[in-house]
Amino acid sequence: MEQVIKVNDLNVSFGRQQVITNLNLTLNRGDFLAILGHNGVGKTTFVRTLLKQLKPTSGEIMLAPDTKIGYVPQFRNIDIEYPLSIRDFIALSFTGFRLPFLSRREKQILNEVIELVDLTEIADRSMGKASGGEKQRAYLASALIKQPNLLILDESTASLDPDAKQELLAVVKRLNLQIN
Ligand SMILES: Nc1ncnc2c1ncn2[C@@H]1O[C@H](COP(=O)(O)OP(=O)(O)OP(=O)(O)O)[C@@H](O)[C@H]1O
Repeated sequence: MEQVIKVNDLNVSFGRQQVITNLNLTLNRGDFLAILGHNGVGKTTFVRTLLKQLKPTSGEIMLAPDTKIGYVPQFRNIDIEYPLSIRDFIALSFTGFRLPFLSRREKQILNEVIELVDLTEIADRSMGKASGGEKQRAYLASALIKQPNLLILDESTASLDPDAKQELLAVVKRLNLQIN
C-alpha cells in the first residue's frame, strides 16, 4: 500500500487553545477518509494544516512526493445573473486564464473534466441558473483542472438534496477509481 499522507503526533493550537492533540493517521492511495465531528472540533483546522496554511505546534504531516492536492470548498451560491456558462466558469481555473484562447491541450483537459463530472450536456448553460448539485459538480470540475491525485472536499454535500448528494458522491467514487 502506497502512503499518500502520514500524520505523526500532530498538535495545532491557536494561542492557548489546543485544537488538535496528538493526531496520528495514515492515508493510502485509493483511500476515502471522512472527517466527522461537532462544530468547532477542528476539522477545518486539520485541512488548513494539511494545505500548509497553518503551522503545527509540533508533529508533522508528510505527503508523498508526487502529491497534487485539489480542494473543493464549501458550497457557495452564485448570483442568478452570473454571466459565464458552466464551461467558461470551469475554464477560469486554468492558470493565466485567457479565454477563449485556451490551448488545444487545455481544451482537451476541460472537456475531459466536464465529462468526468457529468456536465457535458449542460456545459453551455448559464452557471448562475444551474441547480445546487450542478454548481457543486462545477466546483469539483474546477478543482480537477489541475489534475490532482488527492481531493479534499469541504462539506461539499451539506446543502444538497439527497439526489444531488448521491450524484456528487457517485462522481467522487468514479474519480477515485480513475485517478488511482
Ligand atoms: N484562525 C483562528 N484563530 C483562532 N481560533 C481559531 C482560528 N480558526 C479556528 N479557530 C478555533 O479553533 C477551533 C476549531 O475550529 P475549526 O474551524 O477547525 O472547527 P470545525 O471542526 O471545522 O468546525 P465547523 O464544523 O463548525 O466548521 C474553534 O474553536 C475555532 O474557534
